[in-house]
Amino acid sequence: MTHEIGEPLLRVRGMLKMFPGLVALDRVSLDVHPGEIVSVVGQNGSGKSTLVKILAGVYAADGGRVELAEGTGLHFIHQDLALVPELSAAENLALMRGTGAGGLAPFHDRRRSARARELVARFGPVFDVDVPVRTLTPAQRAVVAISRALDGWTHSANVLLLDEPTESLHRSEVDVLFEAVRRLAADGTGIVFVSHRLDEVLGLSDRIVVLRDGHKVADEPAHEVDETRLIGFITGAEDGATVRTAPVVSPPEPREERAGDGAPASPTALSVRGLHGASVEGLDLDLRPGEIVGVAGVLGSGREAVPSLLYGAGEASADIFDVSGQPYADRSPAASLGRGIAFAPGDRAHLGIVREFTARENLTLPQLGTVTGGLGRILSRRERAESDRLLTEYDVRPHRAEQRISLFSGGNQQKIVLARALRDRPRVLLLDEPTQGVDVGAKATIYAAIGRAAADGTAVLVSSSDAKELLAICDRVVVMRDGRAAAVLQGDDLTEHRLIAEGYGLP
Ligand SMILES: Nc1ncnc2c1ncn2[C@@H]1O[C@H](COP(=O)(O)OP(=O)(O)OP(=O)(O)O)[C@@H](O)[C@H]1O
Repeated sequence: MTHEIGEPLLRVRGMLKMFPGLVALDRVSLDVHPGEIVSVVGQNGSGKSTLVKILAGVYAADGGRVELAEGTGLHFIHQDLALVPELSAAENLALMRGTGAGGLAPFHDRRRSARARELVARFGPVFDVDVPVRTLTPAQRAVVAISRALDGWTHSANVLLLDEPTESLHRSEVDVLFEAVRRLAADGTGIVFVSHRLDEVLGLSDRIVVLRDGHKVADEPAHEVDETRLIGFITGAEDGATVRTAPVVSPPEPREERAGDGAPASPTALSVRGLHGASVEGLDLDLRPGEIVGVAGVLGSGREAVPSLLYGAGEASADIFDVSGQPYADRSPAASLGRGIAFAPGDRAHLGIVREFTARENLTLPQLGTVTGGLGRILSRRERAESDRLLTEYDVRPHRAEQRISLFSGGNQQKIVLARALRDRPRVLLLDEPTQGVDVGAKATIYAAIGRAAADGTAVLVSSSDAKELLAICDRVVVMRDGRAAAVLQGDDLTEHRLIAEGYGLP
């Protein structure tokens, strides 16, 4: 369905944005009509976030203009949803209206709660708006974020921009979010949806805009685009341009089945009993060398806390915690590194990188603590060659080892964090959302690198909200619910349906 009726609500013309030595957006134009859902896709670093940031007023453009039809409001939902987890939906909504400050103390303000219920009701069944949003399902949180983005505005017309909002949502939660988005579109709101998830893009959009290296290379009705053609636009294969993706490596072959669960075929690389900490409430887990074990579960199930707790990065207790058969009591990130345990966090902005350091320094980071003397000692030719090799292997763009990491796009930062964790072939590799926000080419590279690490004997743990990812690379998957392992799936039981059903506790 296309809604190109009347004038566009949002008209972007000749948008130009330059960073030192780089044109992030090269005269990009874009229209969004009332009721139209326009997706913007492109590889890591293609300019999507730069476009959103200019529209949000975070960056000033170097050229071009943005026009909004009279009376149109522009609203944003960013990837992290920007909710305060300890506050309720009602309080989060009040904060945005500016009525929250000073008024937060009375937790149950009736009018505030009634208003919040009214707002969320526009998007489906009403839920408890007075409990902390961290206890809501991710889909309910997304509804709070949408309600907040649109609340308090008196515009006669609206455009809503969603910047990778589904990254940590399960399939069924994505459906709830999309239902809300479709309702808004049906009421005449223009939607801009930025995402790496091509199946979602193809399922949701009326029109698809593709950016490549800062250029708009396609702007097509969605019904004229299939996945192959879309990947062609994204990578450059469609119009004969040089394909500059990472060498596309197929995901590892389906992994051969191991000995039945509970029968330790080989000594464990890591063994834990009764792990407690954060949202984990008593987890037993064995990781054997060469094995890739997935951890699934909805947000809040404990899934997201498992890798960091095993790494010693949070307060945790355990009845037994052994690494290669040896008790490991005084756990800390530094001690874990010393024992050959590596960790690539999902929240790279806070945990994975040192923002002030260059890409090269971040790639060599784990070793920094052990080197005495100044940075000069580390700047050996070998280190430079090594970081160059990793930037090429993981297709980090731009290929600038000496650029501050914070100036790379999100997906490219993620590639650097992964490259670092995988570089030293650790004994145990703990990964949280390893391909979140990463483009199609790099995903294949990362899966191949994980497969190689396992083939070399590394025990790998992958916590992920992406069921397809777990199915593609894992030998078995632990499904978390309420802080515990609700099920362990392997062999024929390891299906997308079972993963989701166990995650929700459905029959
Ligand atoms: N503040 C900055 N200074 C210098 N370069 C920047 C800055 N912000 C972004 N860039 C560069 O501009 C280009 C576009 O980045 P942008 O974040 O828009 O990409 P993206 O398409 O959103 O990527 P991703 O999918 O990884 O989020 C990248 O090469 C990035 O390194």
